[in-house]
Amino acid sequence: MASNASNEDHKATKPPPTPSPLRNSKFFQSNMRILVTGGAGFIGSHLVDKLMENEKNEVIVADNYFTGSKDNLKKWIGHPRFELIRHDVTEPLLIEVDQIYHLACPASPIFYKHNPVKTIKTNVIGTLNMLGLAKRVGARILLTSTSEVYGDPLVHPQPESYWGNVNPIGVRSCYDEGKRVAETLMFDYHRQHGIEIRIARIFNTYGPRMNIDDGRVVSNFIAQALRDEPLTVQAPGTQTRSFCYVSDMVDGLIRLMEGENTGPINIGNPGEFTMIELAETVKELINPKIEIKMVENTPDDPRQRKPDITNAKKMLGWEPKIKLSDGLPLMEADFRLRLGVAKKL
Ligand SMILES: NC(=O)c1ccc[n+]([C@@H]2O[C@H](COP(=O)([O-])OP(=O)(O)OC[C@H]3O[C@@H](n4cnc5c(N)ncnc54)[C@H](O)[C@@H]3O)[C@@H](O)[C@H]2O)c1
Ligand SMILES: O=C(O)[C@H]1O[C@H](OP(=O)(O)OP(=O)(O)OC[C@H]2O[C@@H](n3ccc(=O)[nH]c3=O)[C@H](O)[C@@H]2O)[C@H](O)[C@@H](O)[C@@H]1O
Repeated sequence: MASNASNEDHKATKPPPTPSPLRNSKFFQSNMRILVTGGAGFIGSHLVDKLMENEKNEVIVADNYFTGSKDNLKKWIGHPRFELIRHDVTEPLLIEVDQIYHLACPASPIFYKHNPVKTIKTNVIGTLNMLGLAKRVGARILLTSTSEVYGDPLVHPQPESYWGNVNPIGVRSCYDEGKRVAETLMFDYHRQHGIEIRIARIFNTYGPRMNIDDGRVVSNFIAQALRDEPLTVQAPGTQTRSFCYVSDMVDGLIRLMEGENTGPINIGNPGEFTMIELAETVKELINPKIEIKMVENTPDDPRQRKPDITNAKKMLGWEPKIKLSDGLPLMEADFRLRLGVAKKL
């Protein structure tokens, strides 16, 4: 598998840079100072919640609020171990940290296609800046890459060793090619400068706190069902995705950061559903009277997607615990609260 190979074949040619003096400091000895870029977003804010549970962690979030919001972090604002910085990762950031979880990037296709040049700058210049920071202070850095690096995959399910089938000039390229370059940069900094890197290839993740009008399929269907609007299945509806609940994802990311493997490692739930099946499930759960409407799809939509998580099981001792049928009601409850739609008894 590529992940095995990654650690062996991509050995750094230089020893890692000396870690930040912070690690040896008398006062901060027991503390890990952690930067989460994109920490005001969906996955980032759940990750922050988990990291803040550990009293030895100090957490700094850097976010430009393009798709995230301060609201997602409101319970931490003012906490002595927490700091929030309005910052765009396409600009350099000069701070002292021990670990960097680099999530900053719009993730929903409607948002990443909105300003594609900015998306590619975020992926390339943003990752370069965070690697520069990691190099300067000797921090370990984890990149949240994506299953979109496999493009419209011709191998199913997708192992990390699969190089993908990606359109380099399509409307999704700013995101999938952007993440591929970000992965390349991570490995080049690792080999050339000895930076400690981790790469997670995340597969579709869902859960509370997703933007209600985020445009991704699970949030769309739940919001539509609660608003008594038809569920919009994009044609043909037989395309598949594998949905991972956000707490499982956060657990996988922290294990990867704390472990010894660089990755890339797939983190996702292998349960695979067609979009028609997903619509039927949401309909059944929330509103059996709702209509399911077939609408036009967007270019280059991957036709199938399912992670091979053999490596995550073996190397991280990780596998998802929450089935889609258990995760959807948790997300429904959150959306009901935010939309002010009570459950009919
Ligand atoms: N959710 C998924 O299904 C999924 C799947 C694969 C990969 N990922 C990756 O995980 C990460 C988080 O995804 P998410 O679902 O939480 O998305 P999200 O859109 O909710 O969060 C992204 C965050 O990054 C911030 N951001 C965007 N551009 C920025 C910039 N230039 N500078 C600083 N901050 C910036 C946004 O404001 C937001 O808070 C992304 O890197 C995404 O590519 C997510
Ligand atoms: O997991 C991943 O790697 C990637 O998955 C998603 O990209 P995508 O799978 O295209 O996400 P959605 O927009 O949720 O679409 C999933 C499927 O649902 C369909 N869809 C979407 C919206 C809708 O209303 N109806 C509908 O049928 C789409 O055509 C697509 O086939 C994320 O948005 C990316 O950030 C992420 O990197």
